[in-house]
Amino acid sequence: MMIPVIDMKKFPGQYTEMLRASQEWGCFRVVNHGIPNTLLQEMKSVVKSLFDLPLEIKRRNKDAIPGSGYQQPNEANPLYEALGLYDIASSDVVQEFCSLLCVSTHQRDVIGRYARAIHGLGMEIAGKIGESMGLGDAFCKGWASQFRINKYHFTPQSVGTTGVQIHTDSGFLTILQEDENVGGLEVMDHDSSSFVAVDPLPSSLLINFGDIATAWSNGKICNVKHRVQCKEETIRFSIATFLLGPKDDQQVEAPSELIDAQHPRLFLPFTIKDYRKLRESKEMHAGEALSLVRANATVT
Ligand SMILES: O=C(O)CCC(=O)C(=O)O
Ligand SMILES: [Fe+2]
Repeated sequence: MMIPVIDMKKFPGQYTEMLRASQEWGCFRVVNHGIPNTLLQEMKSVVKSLFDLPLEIKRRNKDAIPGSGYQQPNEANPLYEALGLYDIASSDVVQEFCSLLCVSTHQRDVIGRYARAIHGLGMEIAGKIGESMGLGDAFCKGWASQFRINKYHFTPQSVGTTGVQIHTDSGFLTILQEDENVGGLEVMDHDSSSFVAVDPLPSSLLINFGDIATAWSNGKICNVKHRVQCKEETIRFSIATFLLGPKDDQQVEAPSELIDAQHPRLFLPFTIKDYRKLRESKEMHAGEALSLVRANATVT
């Protein structure tokens, strides 16, 4: 079984397939997405070198929102290391990240170009999802993107274990540039609840929908469950951009066009910040926290 592939050059012809994929799978691959393969490769090599920086430099990458900064391998998660920033839509934030890590002029240039291109692609895909539902593409204007680069140090002992536990992403959509050489990512097939391996497809990008997409779409879009399995003793890199949703005090709320007598409002309005807090405090990382913001639920 293969996850759907959406050709970004073939719109409007792909709207139906894009909507179907977001509802049935909660994920799809995009090809012809407009980000040159050279930029993907340049970014990948910059990412590798950032992890080679001395620990005291990496530690300068502090959290702007919980979990957005440097994550050092620790006892609970000895194989995993991450750097990141919030918000990739702000060139000032991107520049500050580069300055803190003392990157070279070339690396700064690559990170800046990647940031603009990947945030732009996230907005374009979100806009097309809106279009595919007849809502236009303006609803996601001003949304923020969190950015995270991941390094997995898979050891002989970790082969056969899970590198990233089963979870959904909390935001609206995630663009994942996977390791083109090392597989291991698996998504859950909604119908059978079985995991399907997502093998890397060079120069494509993977789109995953998260909890906010489910709430915003009044339950139409599937928040895909996924995990990373360790298949071999190796180093694996991935680059994730999370288009989160409305900023600050703005609330996540399904547009009125999606609500009618047959489709009553399923979720209470909530802010991203409150929702993320709820997910963390209840340790509900696989979409369960949505049940706590159901219109008919009482949050305890
Ligand atoms: O590393 C990957 O391929 C997936 C990472 C992931 O699911 C995440 O960062 O949310
Ligand atoms: Fe994820």
